[in-house]
Amino acid sequence: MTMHGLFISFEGIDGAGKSTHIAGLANAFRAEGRAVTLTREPGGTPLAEKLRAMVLGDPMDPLTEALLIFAARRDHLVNVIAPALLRGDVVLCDRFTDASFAYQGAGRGFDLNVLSTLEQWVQSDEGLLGDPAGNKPMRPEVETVIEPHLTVWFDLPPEEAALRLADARVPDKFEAQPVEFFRRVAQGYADRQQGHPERFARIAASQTRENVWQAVRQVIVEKGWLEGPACHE
Ligand SMILES: Nc1ncnc2c1ncn2[C@@H]1O[C@H](COP(=O)(O)OP(=O)(O)OP(=O)(O)O)[C@@H](O)[C@H]1O
Ligand SMILES: Cc1cn([C@H]2C[C@H](O)[C@@H](COP(=O)(O)O)O2)c(=O)[nH]c1=O
Repeated sequence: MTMHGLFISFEGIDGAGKSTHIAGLANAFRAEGRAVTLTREPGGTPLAEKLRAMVLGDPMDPLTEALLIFAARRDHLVNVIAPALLRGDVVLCDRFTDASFAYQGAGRGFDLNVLSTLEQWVQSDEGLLGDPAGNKPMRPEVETVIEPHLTVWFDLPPEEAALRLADARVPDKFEAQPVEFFRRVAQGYADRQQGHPERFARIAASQTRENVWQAVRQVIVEKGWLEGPACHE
C-alpha cells in the first residue's frame, strides 16, 4: 500500500500570515473534489493537543521541549497524517518539522544533530503503513522518512510580524519572545530552505493579503495540484 495523498506544510514565524490562507486553500482543493485533512502542529490529535498546551504554556528545558514536540508529532503522524495520506487526502498542516529546526534549533540553539535524529526516528514510516483494515503493518522494501511534498514558507521580517501580532491576542511562550529570537528563527527557516530547495516555496509575506493568496495559489497550480479559477472563500 502506498501513501498516494498530498502532504503540504505551512511555515513561518508567528504572525507571518499562514492561517489566513490555509483555510482558503482547503476550500480551493475541496472545490476540485479533493478530500482535505486540515491540521496543525504541535497538535492535531487529543494527545498532541495536550502536549501542545504544555509546550506553549509551561517553562521547560530545551531537550524536554524538543522531546514533547516530537512525541506529539509521532502521535499526529500515526493517527491523522499517515491515515489521511493512505486514503489519498490532501493534508494541509499548519507547521511541521521545519518549525522544530527553526524554533528549537535556530531560535533556542538546540543541537541540530539531535533534531535530525529525532526526525529520522519519529517520521519513519515503520508502523505507519497498515493494511486498509488497520491490522498487521505491511513493511515496504525500504524504510522511508515521511516529510511534506511541499512546504510553503511565509517569509516576513520579524519587526512586521510583531506589529501584526501586537494587541491581537495574549502571547504564548513563543510569541512573547523578543524580536532577536524571531530573527534567529527566520534565519533557521532560510537555512532549511537552502537544505531542501526542491521542497520549499518561499512566499514574500509582506505583500497584501490578496497578493499573498495569489502567490500561494500559483505555487500549487504550478505543481499541477490545483486547476480552477482563483477563489479564496
Ligand atoms: N498580508 C497581510 N497583511 C497585513 N496583515 C496580515 C496579512 N496576513 C495576515 N495578516 C494579519 O496578521 C495577523 C497574523 O496572521 P495569521 O494569524 O494568519 O498568522 P500566522 O502565521 O498563522 O500566525 P501564528 O503562527 O502565530 O498563528 C492577523 O491579525 C492577520 O489578520
Ligand atoms: C511545530 C512547532 C511549533 N513550534 C512553535 C511555533 C509557534 O510559536 C507555536 C505554535 O503556535 P501556532 O499559533 O499554531 O503557530 O509553536 C515550535 O517551537 N516547534 C515546532 O516544532
